[in-house]
Amino acid sequence: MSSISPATVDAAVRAVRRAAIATRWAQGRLVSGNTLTKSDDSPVTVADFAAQAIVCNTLAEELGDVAVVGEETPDDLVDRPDLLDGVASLVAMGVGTSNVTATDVIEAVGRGASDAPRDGTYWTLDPIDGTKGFVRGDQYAIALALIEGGRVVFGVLGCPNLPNPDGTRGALLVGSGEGAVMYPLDDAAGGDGVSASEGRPIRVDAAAVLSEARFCESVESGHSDQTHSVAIAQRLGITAEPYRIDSQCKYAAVARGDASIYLRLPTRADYVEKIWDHAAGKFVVECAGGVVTDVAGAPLDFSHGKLLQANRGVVATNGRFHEQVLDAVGAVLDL
Ligand SMILES: Nc1ncnc2c1ncn2[C@@H]1O[C@H](COP(=O)(O)O)[C@@H](OP(=O)(O)O)[C@H]1O
Ligand SMILES: [Mg+2]
Ligand SMILES: [Mg+2]
Ligand SMILES: [Mg+2]
Repeated sequence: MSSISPATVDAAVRAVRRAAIATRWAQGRLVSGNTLTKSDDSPVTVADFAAQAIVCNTLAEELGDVAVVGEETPDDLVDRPDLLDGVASLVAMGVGTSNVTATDVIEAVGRGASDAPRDGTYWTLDPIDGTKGFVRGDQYAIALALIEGGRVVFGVLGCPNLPNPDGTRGALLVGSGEGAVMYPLDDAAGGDGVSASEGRPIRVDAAAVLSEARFCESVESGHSDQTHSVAIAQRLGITAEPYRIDSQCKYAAVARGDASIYLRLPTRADYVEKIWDHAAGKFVVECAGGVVTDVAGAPLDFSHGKLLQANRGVVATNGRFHEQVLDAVGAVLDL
């Protein structure tokens, strides 16, 4: 595994932290005209575009001309002055400057429109993962990962609303070759890079028997089959209620032991998962000691460009009963 330089880690953490803080401010303040339905019928908001711009600009400032494969495209902003205005003010807040123009916004969002070459090195970014959760006032994540030659080598997950055991909210999780570490989202020292605060190593939970396990899944029944997941849980003897939570916060939950299993079961035969929906999360879980595959037990294959073409669905676990979970998934889905 390639080792990631401290400057790279610091830049990625700063980028995600800035986007997390700006989007957290925007959540609950969205007004009409701040949201748009994309051509695939999915929602996007000023905050999604702003987060992409903030992350891309921060990476460019600190690391130079890096390739970023982001979810959003500046094409959706063209000829939408109301949307552009909203994005510009959020970006200004996120990066701490006063003058951000519509042209700056288009350029910054466009920095995230790189291709995903098979053998290349690039970042992949989901500026707001769980947009439906974000709009509902619930959970969402900013997910940034580095891919080299078709493999994820580094990941950062910003989870601005994730409830912590001590009653606070918000966490930033980093997976690197050295393990998984969690930082508070709001750094007590007021800095925004990684060096500014003490990280705490995290591990998947230690549940060794399935009766003690809790599984998490999407809030959206259109994104993950909740009927089959309940049947799988029953088959496995899991008694706890499903933990339904939007976004890659599910991977965060498994990585730090809030849940032992994440099930993402296909709802449609023709849906192909996107790399930015999984790269950072799956890497953080693996760095925390967990195991991530698709529903058939194959590793997630990031060597096909923007799509996880070779995979269907996702199963992530603390690693102790991955095979048993896969057997139950196979039996219920009739694989
Ligand atoms: N039919 C489908 N099956 C699985 N995932 C889907 C889907 N339609 C949309 N998604 C993805 O589900 C993501 C949200 O995941 P979750 O439901 O776990 O919160 C969306 O990310 P965005 O919100 O970034 O667009 C989107 O990419
Ligand atoms: Mg989206
Ligand atoms: Mg997403
Ligand atoms: Mg998104």
